Amino acid sequence: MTLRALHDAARRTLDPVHFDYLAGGTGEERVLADNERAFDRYLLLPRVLCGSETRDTAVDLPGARRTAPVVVAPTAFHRLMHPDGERAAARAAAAEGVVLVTGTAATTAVDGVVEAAREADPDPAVWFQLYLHPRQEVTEALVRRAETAGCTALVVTVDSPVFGRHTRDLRNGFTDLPPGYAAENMRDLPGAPPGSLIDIPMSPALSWRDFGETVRMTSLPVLVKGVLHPADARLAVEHGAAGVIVSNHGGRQCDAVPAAVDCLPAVVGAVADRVPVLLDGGVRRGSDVAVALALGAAAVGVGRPVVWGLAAGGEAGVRAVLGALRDEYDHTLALCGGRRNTDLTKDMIVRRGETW
Ligand SMILES: Cc1cc2nc3c(=O)[nH]c(=O)nc-3n(C[C@H](O)[C@H](O)[C@H](O)COP(=O)(O)O)c2cc1C
Ligand SMILES: O=C(O)C(=O)c1ccccc1
Repeated sequence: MTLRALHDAARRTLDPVHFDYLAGGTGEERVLADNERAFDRYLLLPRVLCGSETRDTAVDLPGARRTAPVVVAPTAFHRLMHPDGERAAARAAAAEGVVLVTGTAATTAVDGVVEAAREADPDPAVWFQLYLHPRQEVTEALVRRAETAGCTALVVTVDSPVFGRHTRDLRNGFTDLPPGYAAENMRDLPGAPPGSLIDIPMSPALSWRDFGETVRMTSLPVLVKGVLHPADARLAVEHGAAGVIVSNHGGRQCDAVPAAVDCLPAVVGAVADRVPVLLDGGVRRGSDVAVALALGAAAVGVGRPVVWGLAAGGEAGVRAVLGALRDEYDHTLALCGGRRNTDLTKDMIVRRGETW
């Protein structure tokens, strides 16, 4: 099954309101469209007669040595998309040997997600995406929950000082989880009413000091997700980040920012000599993975396509998405004369229409 076919199957399967939640962006959805389109402007310049019969696509990431430079980006509310929800995605990612990032807004608690991943791989890599809570004791309770569950890294999302205004959700009146579903990680936290979207408060008053305090409250590596400005990438490293994820939240926060891949080179230039730089937003083909790696990313995150697979076919559907991306990436690496990820280098990138 191609990713396009899985997308179409997800659209046929899902309640249209839930499909809109998954597919949509903010504003006029300019950034949403640009994230994908931007990849068309980067072309690969293959090297020849330097490959090998087999390729090694393994990658070392914080708290994880994995088989492919692909990470399942955190996406909320999986049980709305398929009855097996986060557990199916976790089993699939573990079986494919890639990192899964489960989030604060998951509809399955983090211990259940790690338990499901262990069904496929006794030593999986599950990272926990954290929205810093304005009350530090709530943040700390979430961190302990992730540690106890067995997560191997934390991912602090910093591009959401306020909720994104998702245009389709506002039109559809989809502003919270329906009855019967909850943000399960928010249950039984100090002074917190459980489970609804408003229990995941965001705050524009959070600062790098709050981030630094989060780094100090755990021995897990902590990545920062949602950096576009190279100065913020430097601040992240200065405050103890173990990695930086270049992301505009899949076009769901500010509708006037650059495509994620266009922000990658400057962030790589600022910090990639110190910490791994990851990218998410618009990755839809194996060649997109190759372009991001050639531009200096250690790995890429994939958001919506994983959920297309989940909605279309549960665990098998997610495996189909991850397997297709891995296979296409390996094929592209071979076509570019590469043996391993680091053989993709910046001199192998040209911009469409530009010569040198
Ligand atoms: C339905 C949906 C829910 C998301 N939920 C979260 C979330 O809870 N936390 C977070 O940090 N990012 C969240 N994201 C952003 C993704 O982690 C990622 O940045 C984005 O989807 C990447 O773009 P892509 O969908 O083009 O691959 C969400 C994205 C989508 C589409
Ligand atoms: O939908 C999103 O993009 C998202 O990040 C989110 C945040 C909090 C609750 C639910 C989803």
